[in-house]
Amino acid sequence: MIKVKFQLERKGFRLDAAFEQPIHGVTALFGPSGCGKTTLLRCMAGLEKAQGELWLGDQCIQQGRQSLPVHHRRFGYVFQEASLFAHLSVRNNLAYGWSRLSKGMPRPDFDEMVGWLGLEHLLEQSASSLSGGQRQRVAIGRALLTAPRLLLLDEPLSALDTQARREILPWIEGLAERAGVPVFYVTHSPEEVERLADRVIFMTQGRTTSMETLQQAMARPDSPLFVEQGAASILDGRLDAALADGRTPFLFDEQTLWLVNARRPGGEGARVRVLASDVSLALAPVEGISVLNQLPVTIRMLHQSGEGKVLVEGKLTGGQSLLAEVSAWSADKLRLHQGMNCYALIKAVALVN
Ligand SMILES: Nc1ncnc2c1ncn2[C@@H]1O[C@H](COP(=O)(O)OP(=O)(O)OP(=O)(O)O)[C@@H](O)[C@H]1O
Repeated sequence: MIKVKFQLERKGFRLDAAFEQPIHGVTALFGPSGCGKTTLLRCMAGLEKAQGELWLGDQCIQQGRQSLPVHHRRFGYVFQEASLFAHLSVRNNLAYGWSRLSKGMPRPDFDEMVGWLGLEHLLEQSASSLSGGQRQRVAIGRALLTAPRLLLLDEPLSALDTQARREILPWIEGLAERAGVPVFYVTHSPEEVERLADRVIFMTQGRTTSMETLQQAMARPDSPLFVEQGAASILDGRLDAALADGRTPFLFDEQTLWLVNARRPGGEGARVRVLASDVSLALAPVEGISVLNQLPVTIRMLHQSGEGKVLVEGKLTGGQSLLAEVSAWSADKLRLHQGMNCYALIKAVALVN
């Protein structure tokens, strides 16, 4: 477990953060600009002096007057804009912390990391010649090569254009799993949270307001993740090979969702996103319609979502949540109610990783 409790006062800003959670996978710190995400991350790294405590398992990193100095915490930190040594080659940037690891410390495999980050062909180039996306890959590689116990990523994609983001996202996915390092990932992009995170810590005005699994955060209609793009659900499963007709089966809880144009090889650990506005409900399976996917669902709860709309929170066979947005008129006509079994007609499914 990781236990965090920090208070810090600045003129016009107060940080009051507390959470305790398992220490594995990717945890997103999500909240609007200025709510204190970077400050919290810097407190964890020991770069800001805050009151409070930080425990990693049974090891005390900070409590009372006791505080491990930054370099003894063994946390990797990647900033919004990669701060590489411009005069050094990519190889020397990567090797900087790695070659200084003390004897007896676990030493990540240099060549494996380089291969995994796809940096082989860049090793002898100067860091100043790299694109933004390449720089961030080197910065992440450099941090991971110091065998950190935690990797702190502060909006690593925010300074990149769409193309560079597309290029780097696949490397960030599965980072925690492959490198065996838990990640804290600061972002204000719901898309990045949905794509990368296992857990989300929500922040507003300096306070951590809740800590939820991604599934929990996506299952509640008032989720802060939905403010801009509307309600959506994330389903975890695996992709099978695409069929000749262009459809790709996404398998989850012994059911199949059909995807069209899924440009990714099949495999475990896939995630799809379904917008609530792309889901309709029917009382029985419907024949003769173009919708590819129809899945049985049990209604857990109905929420009035304003403007004559009702957000229906459903449970799929196997327990994963699915949100559907229907008109209040339809909800009334179909007599939708808690515990009712019906069918979700899913118009479009987007593969997020
Ligand atoms: N070095 C500093 N000195 C004084 N105030 C600061 C400093 N850095 C940040 N602040 C203030 O502290 C508050 C929290 O800032 P912080 O950068 O942690 O927020 P954030 O959620 O990471 O924002 P963003 O998403 O825009 O990066 C803000 O009011 C900010 O103006």
